[in-house]
Amino acid sequence: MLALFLAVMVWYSISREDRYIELFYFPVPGKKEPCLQGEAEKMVSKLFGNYSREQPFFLQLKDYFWVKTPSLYELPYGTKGSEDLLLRVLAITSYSIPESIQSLKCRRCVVVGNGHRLRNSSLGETINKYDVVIRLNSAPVAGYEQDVGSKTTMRLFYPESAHFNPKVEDNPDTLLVLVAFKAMDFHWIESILSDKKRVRKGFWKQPPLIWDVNPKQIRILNPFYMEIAADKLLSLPIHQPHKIKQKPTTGLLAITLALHLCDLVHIAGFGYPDAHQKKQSIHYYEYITLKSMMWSGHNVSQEALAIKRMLEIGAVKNLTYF
Ligand SMILES: CC(=O)N[C@H]1[C@H]([C@H](O)[C@H](O)CO)O[C@](OP(=O)(O)OC[C@H]2O[C@@H](n3ccc(N)nc3=O)[C@H](O)[C@@H]2O)(C(=O)O)C[C@@H]1O
Ligand SMILES: CO[C@@H]1[C@H](O)[C@@H](O)[C@H](O[C@H]2[C@H](O)[C@@H](NC(C)=O)[C@H](OCc3ccccc3)O[C@@H]2CO)O[C@@H]1CO
Repeated sequence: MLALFLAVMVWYSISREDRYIELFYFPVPGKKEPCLQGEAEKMVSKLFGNYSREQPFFLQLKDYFWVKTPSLYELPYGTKGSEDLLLRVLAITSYSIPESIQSLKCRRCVVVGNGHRLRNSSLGETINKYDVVIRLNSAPVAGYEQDVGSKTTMRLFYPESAHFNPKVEDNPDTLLVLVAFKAMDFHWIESILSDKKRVRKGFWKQPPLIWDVNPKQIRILNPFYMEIAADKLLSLPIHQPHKIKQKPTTGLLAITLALHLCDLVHIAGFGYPDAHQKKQSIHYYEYITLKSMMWSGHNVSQEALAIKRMLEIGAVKNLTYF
């Protein structure tokens, strides 16, 4: 009996260990990751199916000048109904991908989630070594460099999540990528960049009214990536009559974008506490619990399954545990 019990224990720990290795990745310190061109793209068809890859990452003025193919959906999954506003925004922002990224033969990217798992991770140096570091919302780097690094190639945000002091948390060449959820989000960026009268109503949280950024840094994310994250990764209905509309988290959206932009995609700082861990902080930089997400319209269990699937098929690798 004892022998049988021991055999089962050994088998169990080996099978757990396999799973653990699959879901957790240790980069070799000081070494750049081996990068295989086109690797992520192969995974993209596995995860998202087949569709035209002609989609730009950022919205461009030329596509709204003579609206050739009008968008099928309204924000956040398309731009239907927001074209005139967008035209004004795109006239004062840019859409290009910096030459430093464009020219890379193989793009190694890391998406840094805001999760508490980054605290005391000492991953800062590792994160800084990637060609493209994608950060989210108002996640700070100042004072957290040891754990999260200091390089920020791109930061995805919406007005309510914009850092009030972007110059402190970003690099001078960081791309500030606006993810629009509603027409007011375009109004906000227009009023900031053109110094027009600020509108305070229509936001669920007060966004900055003065925002010290260079318009050249601003990009508008193509809502196509939100649509495929919602549809293909979470099977969410695009048209939702409910009061609280379900939508992907900014982190899942960023992973979706990275899988299209990069050849290698690693993630860090993803994963929420279990529902019973009511007092566990969710962020690495502030004490805030799962309760704060009650009205967020995110299904974190469904997202965890989507991320696990990506880890299992090797589409992404995880620098923190999951
Ligand atoms: C109260 C509230 O609305 N919180 C939302 C906040 C909030 O709006 C901003 O932080 C404001 O700066 O934003 C969100 O996300 P948040 O800013 O918390 O985190 C960014 C992304 O990191 C991943 N994450 C975060 C914490 C954690 N424990 N595990 C994780 O995997 C998620 O993928 C997440 O998207 C958001 O935009 O998605 C989702 C959160 O629900
Ligand atoms: C990626 O989504 C962002 C963030 O993670 C979400 O938490 C946030 O959700 C807010 C939601 O967008 C707001 N809805 C509208 C229509 O503005 C909602 O507003 C209050 C509310 C509450 C309950 C029922 C209806 C409306 O507030 C949510 C935050 O509590 O959206 C972010 C993108 O804007």
